[in-house]
Amino acid sequence: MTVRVGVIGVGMIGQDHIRRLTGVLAGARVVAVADVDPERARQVAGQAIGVTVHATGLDVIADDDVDAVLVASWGATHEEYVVACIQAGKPVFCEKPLAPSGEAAGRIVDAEVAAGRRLVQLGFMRRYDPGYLALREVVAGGSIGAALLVHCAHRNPTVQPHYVADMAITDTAVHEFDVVRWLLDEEITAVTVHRPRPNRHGGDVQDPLLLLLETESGAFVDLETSVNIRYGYDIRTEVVGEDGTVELGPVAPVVVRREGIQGSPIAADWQERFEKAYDVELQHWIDSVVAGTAVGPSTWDGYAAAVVSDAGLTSLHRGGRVPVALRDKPGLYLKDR
Ligand SMILES: NC(=O)c1ccc[n+]([C@@H]2O[C@H](COP(=O)([O-])OP(=O)(O)OC[C@H]3O[C@@H](n4cnc5c(N)ncnc54)[C@H](O)[C@@H]3O)[C@@H](O)[C@H]2O)c1
Ligand SMILES: O[C@H]1[C@H](O)[C@@H](O)[C@H](O)[C@@H](O)[C@H]1O
Repeated sequence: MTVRVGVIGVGMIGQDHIRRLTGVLAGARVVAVADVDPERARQVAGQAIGVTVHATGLDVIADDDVDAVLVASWGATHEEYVVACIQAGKPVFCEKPLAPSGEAAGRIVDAEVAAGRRLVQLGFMRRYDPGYLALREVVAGGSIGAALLVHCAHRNPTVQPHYVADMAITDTAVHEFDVVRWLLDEEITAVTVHRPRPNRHGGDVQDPLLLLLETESGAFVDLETSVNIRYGYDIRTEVVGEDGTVELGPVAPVVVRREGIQGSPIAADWQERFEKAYDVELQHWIDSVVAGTAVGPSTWDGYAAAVVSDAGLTSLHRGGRVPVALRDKPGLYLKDR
């Protein structure tokens, strides 16, 4: 079976996913697209044969020729599309964040629980990155003892013009909210956000931020978000246990020495840093659509991360330590992790 995919939102990552669905992965074909920028949708569709351009994302979902939907529009628009896919019974891959607030994400949980089956895979691609997978294996294996601390840095060279202040939490730090839950296999219980001296490149975006997360077991996580760091795209995670530590290794396969300097290349952007992870996550999605069972990061994971984002935004704007309160986990998600 070839899965016929409709794509909603054909900006940077939408186009990147179309490229991999079309030329890199097996078992899928892009048959329809839509974007609020119709000219962009036409241009993207024009690069392939047999791709229908729809006026709206909802038209993509309603298209009988579309078996499954990939949502890559801005975060605040995801809820409408993901809920429509669930109600239409169509599998959906939704880019992170599931939604920018816990309330909106909770409505998606409600829709999926009402449908009685998982239809959503969320784009928390770090769970497919070989480095993060190896990190998790060491933590779960117990050789470094119980995790006590996690040190994280999430650095972007620059961000897009539509990136507004709150997105440092809802769009950037949200990756760590998910990856910490997944690495330590426990929920985040409180967030405190500190605002260091601002980067002169930051404009209206308070940058950098320093977040302190607390988890159920009492582990502490410090997270730096820097989204104007200029020098490259740099993602760091180190887990400190009772008997040792484990951290992501260098990404570059080589070290170069010349003109008195030793160094290795740094990824330019998220596409380069996580290319392999995006390939694996999307192949996983296609295979799951064929198998008829959604797998991978779930609506619940998106909801949990969104509730942590809520706490982070409250702390960013009002200051102080903000507890995270999740609702009870529905039975639909109990066997995930
Ligand atoms: N997993 C990752 O590492 C990763 C990387 C990049 C982006 N993302 C996520 O993907 C999403 C898109 O990000 P991007 O960087 O591609 O942004 P982008 O601005 O390059 O592209 C978004 C596209 O969606 C379109 N759009 C906006 N609202 C729409 C709507 N209501 N209906 C249809 N189209 C709409 C825009 O016109 C634009 O073409 C965001 O949620 C972002 O967080 C995830
Ligand atoms: O949408 C992007 C993407 O999720 C990247 O992985 C992240 O590093 C950026 O901060 C974010 O803006």
